[in-house]
Amino acid sequence: MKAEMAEKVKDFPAKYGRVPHLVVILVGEDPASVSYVTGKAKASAEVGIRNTTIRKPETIAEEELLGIIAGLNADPEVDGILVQLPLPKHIDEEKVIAAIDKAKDVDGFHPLNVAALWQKQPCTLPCTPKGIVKMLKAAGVEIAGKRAVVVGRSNIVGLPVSKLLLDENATVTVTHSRTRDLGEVTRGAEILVVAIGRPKFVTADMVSEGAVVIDVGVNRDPETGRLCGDVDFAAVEPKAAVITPVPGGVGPMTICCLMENTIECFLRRM
Ligand SMILES: Nc1nc2c(c(=O)[nH]1)N[C@@H](CN(C=O)c1ccc(C(=O)N[C@@H](CCC(=O)O)C(=O)O)cc1)CN2
Repeated sequence: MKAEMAEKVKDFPAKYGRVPHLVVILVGEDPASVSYVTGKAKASAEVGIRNTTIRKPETIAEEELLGIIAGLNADPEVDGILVQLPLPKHIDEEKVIAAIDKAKDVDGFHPLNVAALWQKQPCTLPCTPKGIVKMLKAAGVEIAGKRAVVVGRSNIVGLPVSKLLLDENATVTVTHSRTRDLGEVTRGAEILVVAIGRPKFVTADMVSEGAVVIDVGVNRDPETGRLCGDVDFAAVEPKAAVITPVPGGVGPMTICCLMENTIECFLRRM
């Protein structure tokens, strides 16, 4: 994807006078967020997208953050604005996301983009769910008619990926921490998407032979301190038809889709 996008962006200066410009705002020093923002800058460089990362201290006032976003909304040279989540507790995340110009919302988190997704209207799709469906298709997984189970109901992943799978004509069940007999439900999955945020939460007995398993989690294994997903990969991989690893699966795909969304927002503005 990155090579294809780089090829396309190469022609933009001649065609449009400039390349797409993505601005990422990072509040605080959370090591995971710092690493994701660095990944976004690196991918931007690979694709030929201009990247500006604005770093602000944990103590920034909500008003100051809203002021920065207002300035970026008004800047004709900015095509995409992304506020790295989570934000510190004293800042209202929903207010900040809603302050981003919908046309520059490369995350697809703005309420108008969310509404458009649920009404099947043209919109910017959230990066992780978009990447998951792209990966399924690229791997040749037939989605239509399949029983898909999504573990997790977050606004960022669980709910939007459920909607995208429904739009692909899967029969979708959304489960969460209060679902009774979760293993009973996940064993019925032909496609299992896990986004619950708990290391190695899905064990081999919760997965049926031949299932397609998508692991969205990025956690630290409490025993080894190494990165791991929400799925016990070593135990589940022998049963799965295909499975995404952590690291190296959904995370990098999320960043690729962010690059794609930035290019789409740029082209809509040209
Ligand atoms: N504004 C946003 N904030 C957050 C989002 C988002 O989509 N928009 N999603 C997550 C974090 N995230 C993107 O920002 C993200 C998570 C993981 C990865 C990734 O590449 N992970 C690597 C491992 C990286 C590591 O070494 O820690 C992998 O899985 O291979 C990219 C992006 C929450 N916030």
